[in-house]
Amino acid sequence: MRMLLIHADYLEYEVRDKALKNPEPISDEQRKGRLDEVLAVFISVEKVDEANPEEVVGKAVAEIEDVAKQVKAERIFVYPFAHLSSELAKPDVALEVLKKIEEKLKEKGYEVKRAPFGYYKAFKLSCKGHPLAELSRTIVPEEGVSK
Ligand SMILES: C[C@@H](O)[C@H](N)C(=O)N[C@H]1[C@@H](O)[C@H](n2cnc3c(N)ncnc32)O[C@@H]1CO
Repeated sequence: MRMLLIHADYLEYEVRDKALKNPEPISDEQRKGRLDEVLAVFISVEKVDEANPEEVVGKAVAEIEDVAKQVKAERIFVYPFAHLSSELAKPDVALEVLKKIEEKLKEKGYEVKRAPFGYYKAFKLSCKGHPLAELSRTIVPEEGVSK
């Protein structure tokens, strides 16, 4: 999994066309979204993650929470982003991983939005520009460790 983490004044998106034949079904209210004072996390779920999705979810949540605490962000935007890797996981695995990350961050008390999966989206992002405002993380399951 590859993550780009941007501490931002705001992130807003608007759904445009389908980018997959079967994108995630969404309500009208999910066609647009915005969070202010947010840690935006752009995530590419990778093929290697298919070996142990639960493990990479746990590691991703830990990394995201670590950065959120450092930048004092209480809101997190989970944003599916297929452009951080050339070895993407299958869409059904990727969507489940992203939903689990959203769920676990909410359980930890963060205000969380997740941008819709499987669409082209217009977005606006206002990066704060401080030294920790732009970070990236790479997460992989342990080699051959089967639970
Ligand atoms: C396109 C661009 O504007 C938009 N931002 C976009 O990337 N759309 C992606 C993700 O929402 C999702 N998607 C599919 N596979 C994956 C994956 N392995 N990891 C993350 N997202 C995925 O499916 C879309 C097409 O790849």
